[in-house]
Amino acid sequence: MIFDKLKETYALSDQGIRGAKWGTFWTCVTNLVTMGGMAVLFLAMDAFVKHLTQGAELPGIAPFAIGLVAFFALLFLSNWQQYNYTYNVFYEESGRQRIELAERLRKLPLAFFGRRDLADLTETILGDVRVMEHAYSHVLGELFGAVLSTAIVFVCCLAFNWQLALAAFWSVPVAFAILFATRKPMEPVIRRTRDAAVTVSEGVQETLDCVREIRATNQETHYLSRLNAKIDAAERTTTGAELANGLLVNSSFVVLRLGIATTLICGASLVAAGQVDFMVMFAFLLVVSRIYAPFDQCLMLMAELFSAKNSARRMQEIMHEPLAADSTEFSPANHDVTFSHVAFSYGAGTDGRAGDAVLTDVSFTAKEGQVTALVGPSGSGKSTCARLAARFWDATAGTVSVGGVDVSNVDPETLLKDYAVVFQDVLLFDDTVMGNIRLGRRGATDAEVLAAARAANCDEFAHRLPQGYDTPIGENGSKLSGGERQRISIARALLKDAPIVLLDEATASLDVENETQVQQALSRLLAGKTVIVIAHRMRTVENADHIVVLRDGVVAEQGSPAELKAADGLFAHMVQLQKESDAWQLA
Ligand SMILES: Nc1ncnc2c1ncn2[C@@H]1O[C@H](COP(=O)(O)OP(=O)(O)OP(=O)(O)O)[C@@H](O)[C@H]1O
Repeated sequence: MIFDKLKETYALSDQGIRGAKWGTFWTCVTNLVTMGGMAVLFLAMDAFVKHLTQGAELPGIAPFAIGLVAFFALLFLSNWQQYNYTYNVFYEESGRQRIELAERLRKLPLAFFGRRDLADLTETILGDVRVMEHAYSHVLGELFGAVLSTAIVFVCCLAFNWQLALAAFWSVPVAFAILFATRKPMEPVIRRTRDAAVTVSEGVQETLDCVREIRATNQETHYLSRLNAKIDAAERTTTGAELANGLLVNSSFVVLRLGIATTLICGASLVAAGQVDFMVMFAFLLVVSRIYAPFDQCLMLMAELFSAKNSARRMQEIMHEPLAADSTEFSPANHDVTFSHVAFSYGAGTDGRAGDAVLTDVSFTAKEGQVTALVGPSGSGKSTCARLAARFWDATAGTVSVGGVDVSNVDPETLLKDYAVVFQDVLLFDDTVMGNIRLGRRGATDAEVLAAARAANCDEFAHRLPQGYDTPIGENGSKLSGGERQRISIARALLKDAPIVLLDEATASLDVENETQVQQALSRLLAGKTVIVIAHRMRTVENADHIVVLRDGVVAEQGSPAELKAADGLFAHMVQLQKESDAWQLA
């Protein structure tokens, strides 16, 4: 059935396809009612001509008045319903699709985002859904309704006079055939236009993300000229595509309107041959003046319907991306985090090349009630281990388990209920200080949020803000310093009070005074928990219970700080280097 095919091709829901059916029905009714108006006009003209030519009596005004009132009432009703089914239903449909996409993206493993280009995903969620929304609301119902009503009128006209019917309607299928025949050659053009839009989005995103670095290195002119070149290329591609589309659409318009000329020529010769009455030809001219109008918008937006098909395919790719069948049951015996022969690579990038192994064979246990520090040279895989512990990514080989439960079988949302995470790159929302801390535990009372804030030493800066804790902090906390942002993140973790804590050098952006205070807050947060801390400064790990030293993705050594110092290996060397760099000063 045609609607089943539509449902599949355009990724429509049951409500969407119901809207398409009713939209088709009411568009058809609207077109027929409009034709009915033409019939009233024709009957009035017919009576008037008969009165003038044959002296026939003019009929009373009442039937025409009733006909006109009925026409307007029906037209209002059908237009109302058509609007509801072709616009409102589809606006709801695209709203639903956006939410479903967002939900799906939330559940997809991070590996998916590693594979896909972010600007491309943004374009699918925003651009593709917008294209589909416009095509559904402006073309689907209109097109099918117009085809149906035209078919009905055509059958009626055939019964009236088959030669004139053919002369009036031949141009409809030919106009559409022209557009359909060019669909395939137009596909690469549509694809190029979208690719150009994605390239511009990427460029704008990169420029905005790096605006500070660009200014600091005086690269504005260079970056802006690169961005301008991308925008110019996109403009050229889009103009070319619009031109090609315009040519095709206008050719179809011309062919469609040729039907008027053929009706006139055919009608005039039939009238001259005495085979039809002049009024019959007049009736057909009235029909052709109206019958093409519903197709105008369809032809103009047909290209959108073609590109909506590609948009729907891209959306379906995301919707069909497999989700792991993970358990939402998570009751580990304890909160020891164990890495057992873990290997990991970030996988194929957007360029399709397989990623290099970042971890090759990592085994250690971060025990409950202890602080386990991960140390090692830059790029040795410390942050990667933390990400695997919280299942932001899944290990390529080996297992990461919590209390004996393999985390790769646990639903990430369920798992993360047991984790508090403070990473270096703190992510804040464009909300108040209070709102950002409350993210740690939705439903926490104001008193609980304020207690966590105080413990993380947020009081000191919050009271300087114009509205205190209720001050909006801008996009990603742009109105705050690095240390202030980090304290909010620590307050969040304190509020969450989860049994496993991951800290990525959490006090790195703090000055000495604040660092001491935050260290105290952290001591409260960490008591009795499983703590994994990624440390860049050796001072941070002096009091750790266990140290895991990573080098090139393998565990080079592990043990207590005293054991490792005594072993005089990589850790002892790093401690020595740090001491030397601490002693270094400007000459
Ligand atoms: N998202 C990613 N995609 C691809 N490669 C990545 C990604 N994140 C990190 N890497 C690579 O993995 C390796 C280990 O990175 P990781 O961040 O775990 O190291 P690290 O020890 O924490 O380094 P640092 O001390 O500098 O923060 C690096 O070579 C890095 O380039």
